[in-house]
Amino acid sequence: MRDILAEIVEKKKDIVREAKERLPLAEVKARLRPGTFRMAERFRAEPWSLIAECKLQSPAKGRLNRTHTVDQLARIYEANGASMLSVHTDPHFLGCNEDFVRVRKEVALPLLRKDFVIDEYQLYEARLLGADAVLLIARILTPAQLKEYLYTTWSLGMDALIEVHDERDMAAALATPAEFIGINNRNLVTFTTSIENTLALLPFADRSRTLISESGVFTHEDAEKLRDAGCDGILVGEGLVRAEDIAAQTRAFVGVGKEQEATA
Ligand SMILES: O=P(O)(O)OC[C@@H](O)[C@@H](O)c1c[nH]c2ccccc12
Repeated sequence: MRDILAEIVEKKKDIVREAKERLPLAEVKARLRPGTFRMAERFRAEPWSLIAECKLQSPAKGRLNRTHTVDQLARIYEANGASMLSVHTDPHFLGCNEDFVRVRKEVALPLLRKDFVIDEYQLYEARLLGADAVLLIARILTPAQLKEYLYTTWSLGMDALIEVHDERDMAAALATPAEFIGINNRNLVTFTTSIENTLALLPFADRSRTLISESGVFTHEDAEKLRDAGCDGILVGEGLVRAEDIAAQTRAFVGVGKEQEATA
């Protein structure tokens, strides 16, 4: 069976090697200014958060959106209440560093650099691009790396969303002091999604962390179900970029938090 994650990680090794040749770590460090933990600031201020993803393509489904550029998507998400944006910089998702910088210039929201981190260099690079947060995928890092990369991320004034897929990943995430844990509903080998994965893993989570359900959220009902189960937010890509009315769909996902405030 085609293992998409393994393919991406293999290619990533080359990408990181080339990036280091172009701009050595010492040079990146000399140029960057630390962030100010803007993800944490925003998320602590609201009971429910939508991370809206700028994603034009996926390796499993191909092109998802042909009508918008990433910066157009970013502006729509921002204008309709998203808490934060996730911007892909990996070529398998048609992402690139230039797009990230373009979005950075367009919007004021905190930005998550969505990439496959396998080397600490990428953390410094993320900050240089203007990222407020990075994704750390537990499955592709050792527990020791996960901890180390989390501390490096914090030392740069950025937050980390630690992505878990199963009980083992969850245990590795909980062994760190991570504030943000993302439960991915996507099977990382086949890339199929089911929000049941979040529901199955929530009992193993620590509710004092901020828990985000990632991937495969398509409807308002999906979002409500996740909220009612105890999630603090969702990360949505395809459910937004393929929506008939992206602005309305953004508002619908944001609104799930408002209903909660109203009944609280
Ligand atoms: O487009 P979706 O199903 O809403 O998913 C968004 C986001 O969770 C997804 O892009 C993602 C998060 N972590 C990943 C790891 C691998 C591939 C994809 C992902």
